[in-house]
Order: sequence, then structure tokens, then C-alpha cells
Amino acid sequence: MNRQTKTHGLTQAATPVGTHEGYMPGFANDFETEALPGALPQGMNSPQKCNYGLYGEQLSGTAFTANPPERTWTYRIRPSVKHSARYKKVALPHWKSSPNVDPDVISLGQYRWDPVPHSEQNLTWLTGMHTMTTAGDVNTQVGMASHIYLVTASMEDAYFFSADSELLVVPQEGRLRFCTELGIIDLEPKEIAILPRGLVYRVEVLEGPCRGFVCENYGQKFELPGRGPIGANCLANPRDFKAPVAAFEDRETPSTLTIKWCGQFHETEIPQSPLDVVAWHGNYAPYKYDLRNYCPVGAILFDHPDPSIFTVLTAPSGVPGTANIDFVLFRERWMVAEDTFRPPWYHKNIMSELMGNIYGQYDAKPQGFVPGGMSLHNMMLPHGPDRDAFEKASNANLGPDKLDNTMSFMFETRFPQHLTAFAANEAPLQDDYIDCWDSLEKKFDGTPGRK
Ligand SMILES: O=C(O)Cc1cc(O)ccc1O
Ligand SMILES: [Fe+2]
Repeated sequence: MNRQTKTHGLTQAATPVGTHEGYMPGFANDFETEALPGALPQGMNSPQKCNYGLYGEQLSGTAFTANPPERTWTYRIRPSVKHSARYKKVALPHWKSSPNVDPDVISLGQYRWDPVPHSEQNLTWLTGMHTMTTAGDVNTQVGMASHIYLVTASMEDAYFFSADSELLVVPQEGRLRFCTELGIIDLEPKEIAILPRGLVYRVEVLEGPCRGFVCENYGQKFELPGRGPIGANCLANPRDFKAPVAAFEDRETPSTLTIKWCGQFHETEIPQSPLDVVAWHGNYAPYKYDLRNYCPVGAILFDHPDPSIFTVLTAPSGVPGTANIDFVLFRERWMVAEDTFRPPWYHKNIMSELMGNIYGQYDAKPQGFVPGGMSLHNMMLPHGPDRDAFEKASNANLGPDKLDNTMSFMFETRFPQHLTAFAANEAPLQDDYIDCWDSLEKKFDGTPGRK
């Protein structure tokens, strides 16, 4: 923790042993990092005076008495309260929160969208966030929203935090940099990031245009799923999650801070950058994860398990085994099951399933579900392979078969998802989606035998 480097315009902690390119490994570890030597108090949190004249400040991401409590101690140039003034409400018309039930929109249906195209407009992380569905209630901190982001411009002298939610970011195109209070996260397709509730950041475009998916979690934080009989290894391994090392800027430039709070957006002016945390320690931090590290476990003799076997992260709801949100990954894997219909089966689900394609082809929908596209199979609505996928899988010679070049995901929630007017009327909805099951034939003719 001794050396420092000046990159990204922020002064960043040098990479200590055990870190990789500015990140520290581990899921919800108790991290410590400092961008200036001796900035982090040792053995205590609140010395009478902090080194360098820094202010100590705690960011609590769980109730004080939660078990385990999650909080981070920051040592910063100014306390955050000095960053706040009177707030005024501002409009971000495309970013919706639940409840958002539009009486003119029908959410009951199987829906699929082509990728939302980029527009002529320069859009930032805030103006480029387009809500597709909402579920639950942001005011009671249950449920979620799904968004598509279309970002072409960096936030300049502008900062943001969401008091409503943590954001799970799933890029599909372009590269973004999240300059946060606790350090820098660079993000590209095949990676995901989590931005915790209350964390201040700005988003820069490293390589545009940028498109991706966001799951906004109003509820309890994402955690690693219970491993049960799988045991200690495979799926998402804790060491592959990366939290950033401390990085700060000492910049006296008039800036705006936007806050999402109970579904509404508020703005205040501040005379300096709020990214002024020189050192921090704790277990409440942003992190990223490379989806290529996800080690899928599946059927190795026959049948098709429930997709819960592919859970990367889960956000509990309070009802054991019933998630507020499961983040599920369908990636490259070997299919080896004998005498088995291998793609997803036909089904109805009490949980609602919002899917996105990051790249490649999804086995249940070889056509039409394209990279950047989304689909929604809402609570208890039947769905499954389209006709071509059904015929192919029913007649295939079943040797070991590698599903290659494929990465799709699912945001699965216990709550029904309501379409926004944008999703229903502006986004490129495929009107003919349900026709993909139309030509499924009646094969039953009353005689026994496999057909
Ligand atoms: O509907 C889908 O395509 C997602 C899904 C995949 C799977 O393998 C089993 C169930 C399921 O809902
Ligand atoms: Fe499904």
C-alpha cells in the first residue's frame, strides 16, 4: 500500500501484492487500500485527527445490526455532507421506477425485442438509461427494473448516486469507465459490474457507442448463491470478483450531483469533485466479474436441470429459496445428456424471466433472439423452444456437443414485470415473436411409440 500512480486523472493506489491491475480479489472481502501512504488509520476507524487532514466517514450498505453488517470507512478530503446543498427535482423521462403500470400497455404476453438502436443524440449514463420493465415497489425496497443503456458521451463534471438501488451492469457493446468514490472500474462486454446503493460515481466512455443491460435491484443486495451439494467449487468463484483500489481527485471544479431517490431524480451543485476518497477499508464496495470465469455445472448423464444451476448472483427476497432477483448465465458448455431433449423444456414459471443476449446464438431460439436483443416471459406465461429448435433437438444424433459462441443471461424475479411505454411503443418490439411456436405440429395420433 505504499506507492501511488497517477492515471485516469485520479491518483490511484499502487497495485499491492495480491491485486491485479488496480483491483483486489474476493467477494465482499474486508478490503483495505490507500492512494497516499499512511492515509488509512490502523487499528481504529476514528482517530482524533486523521492523517493528511482527511475526514473519516462511514458508508453503511446494510442496517447497522445486519448479520453480517456491510459498511466501508472512507477517508476523504471533505465529508460528503459538504457536497450537498438544496436539491431540485430534475426529469430523466426514460428512467422509470416501480410502480409504473401504464394503463395503455399490456404486460401480459411473450415479448421479444431487437437491439434498441443508437440515436443521433449524445447520451450519457443518465440520459441514456431506458427502462424496459419494472417490478415490485421502489418505495418499499422490493423488486427491480430492467434497463437498456445507450451511451455515447462521458459525464463531465457530473456525478450520480442511486439511493434506491444497486445496479448490475451487463455491457453488450463498447467500453465504459466507472470512476467511483472507492476507485475505478473499467468494463467491457463479457464482464459485469455491481454499483452499490449510495456510491457516488461518474461514467466515462472509453470506446463508444456503448450499449448494455442494467438490472436495478431495489431489494437486498446481490450475493453468491448457496452452493448446496455442489460444494465449494465451480459456478462463480469468490476470488474472481474484483474491487477497485482507492483513487481520488482533488479537483475544484463546479459540478452537479444527481441523486435517484424514491424513483425521482434530484440535482444539486457542488464546487468540487466528490471523488475525494484517499483511502478506504470495509466490505461494501463496487466490484466487477469476468463472465468467462463462470464455471457451469450441468447434467452429465440425462435430463435438463432447472436454470438455477447457472446462477451467478442472487438477491434474496426474505422468502427462503425465492429470490427478489437471480442473475443467471447461459454460456459456452458441453451438452452430453443421453436420450434427452437438451434445450430448455416448455414451461410456465411463477418467476418472471427477462433475458438478454450478449453474443452468439441461444439454443432455444436459434433465430430472432440476437445480440443486444431482449425477451420477456412474464409470470406464468408459457414459453420454450421455437419450432426449429424443437425439431432439431428432437432428431439430433446425441453425441457430446459443444455449445460454442453463446452468452445470454436472465434477470429472473419473483415479481411480475410491467412494460414501460418505451418498451411497448418505441423499442423495436418483434410483433411476430409468438409465431415462432405457431408451426409446432400435432404429432399425437393415438398410437404408442416415440414420434
Ligand atoms: O426460458 C428460457 O429460455 C430460460 C430457461 C432456460 C433453461 O435451460 C431452463 C428454463 C428456463 O426458463
Ligand atoms: Fe424460461
